[in-house]
Amino acid sequence: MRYISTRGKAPALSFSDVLLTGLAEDGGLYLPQTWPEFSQSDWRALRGLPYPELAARVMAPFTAPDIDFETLHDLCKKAYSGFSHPAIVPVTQVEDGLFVQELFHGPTLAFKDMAMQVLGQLFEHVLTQRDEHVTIVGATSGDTGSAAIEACRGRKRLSVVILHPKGRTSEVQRRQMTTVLEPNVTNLAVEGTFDDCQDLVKTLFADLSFRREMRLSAVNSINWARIAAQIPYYVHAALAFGAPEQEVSFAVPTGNFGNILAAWGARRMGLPIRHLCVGSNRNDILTRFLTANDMTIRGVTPSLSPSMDIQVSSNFERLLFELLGRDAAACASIMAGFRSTGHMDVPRESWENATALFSGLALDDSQTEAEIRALHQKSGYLADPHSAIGIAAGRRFRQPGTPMVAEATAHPAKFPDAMVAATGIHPALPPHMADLFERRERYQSVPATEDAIKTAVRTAVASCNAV
Ligand SMILES: Cc1ncc(COP(=O)(O)O)c(C=O)c1O
Ligand SMILES: N[C@@H](CCOP(=O)(O)O)C(=O)O
Repeated sequence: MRYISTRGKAPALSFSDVLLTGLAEDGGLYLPQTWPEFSQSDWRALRGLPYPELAARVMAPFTAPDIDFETLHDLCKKAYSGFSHPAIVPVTQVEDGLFVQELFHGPTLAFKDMAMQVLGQLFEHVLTQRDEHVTIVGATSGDTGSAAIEACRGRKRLSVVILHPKGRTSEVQRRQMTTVLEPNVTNLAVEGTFDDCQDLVKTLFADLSFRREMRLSAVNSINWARIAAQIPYYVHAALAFGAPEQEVSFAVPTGNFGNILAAWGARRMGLPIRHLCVGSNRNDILTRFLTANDMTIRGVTPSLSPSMDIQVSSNFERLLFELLGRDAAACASIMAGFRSTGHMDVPRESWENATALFSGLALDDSQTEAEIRALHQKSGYLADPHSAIGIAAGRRFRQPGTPMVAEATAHPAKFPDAMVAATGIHPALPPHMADLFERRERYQSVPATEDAIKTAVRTAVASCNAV
């Protein structure tokens, strides 16, 4: 499989090169040159497979020819060996026609582990083959950071530098990152928002000489491999409900648009997905886009679902490119306009095509809290604030005859304050994290400037090399 940039000015690359490159050199995001399509019998052949094998079979067309199926299957088996639930991604019913797929049974208790554990294995495999080292620079609003750190800690061929917005994650989320003391891990608490962190990461990638000198690589969902590894769980859920004969809809709490883009990818591969529902918090740019073609940045406001406190949703660019009929020049021009004005001018026809498949629902904090409480009272299900938003969106848009699967993206124990306020319940951390609040933390506070981050990255790489 070859990959092309959404902005059309970067070289086409193989899977392994896309994995190590992350963001395309023209600032665009990589997508498959042609989408693999599975036939009805291909989907049927996946029914009942153990999750690691299903994941490898779904991802194999994306990694070929660089990584053969047997190797990929081995890497997936290792990736999912540390998950605490035997089904990896169990599905439970919460109401008539409304189901929840839990994606938080990995080591850091959020859906990010689903892809990040695979990425850790893929990086190790490709870097060992090439005898290379890379520096991963990532931005997090709370969950990507710990998942990336967990997947990369102690790996000799990787240094990892994670930028989080200072004071804007939950304490559990921060401690999950800052208590990892391995020398190849650096945490930066940036005085700004997640959007500032993500923008700084992209600025570092745009400086091609710095990027090459530091051998920068990405683990955010700007890296195509993240999306590829998020497609299989949609397949798993759809097959459980009778795909390919039966259509299924999904509701996804959304921030950077990576998770729901993977669902779109599964549909593009032929999975019968009827409807995709975006759940937003008060940072509702995606819901405003879907309801009124209003993609205008209004600033990031802290909410009960901090991981979704995002206004610039990176992966929307991938959908935009597809909605524009893969017109890279048009995509580059719209993205340049968005960067300079804070408003994205999406052509009406593309917007209408998006709304034929996607719907959006936004919940403010009091609605989120009420959703957590009511759901718990009625069904006994304890959803974290992010998952609760997805469940509310699923309920709003479910249609008779089509199962609606809401993605539960984080364990409630990551957000104890919100859970206590909504239900009076303080969900316990699992045993491997029971002493999280006694562990020593290490992080640096930095201003949200390019110079400060570059200096921190240089120091991190130098100190890692010195070990
Ligand atoms: C718990 C949780 N839910 C939802 C999201 C939103 O996912 P995405 O950014 O892929 O849209 C995130 C962060 O990305 C998250 O950490
Ligand atoms: N919500 C994310 C933000 C980064 O998203 P990503 O999918 O691009 O890594 C987080 O928790 O960090």
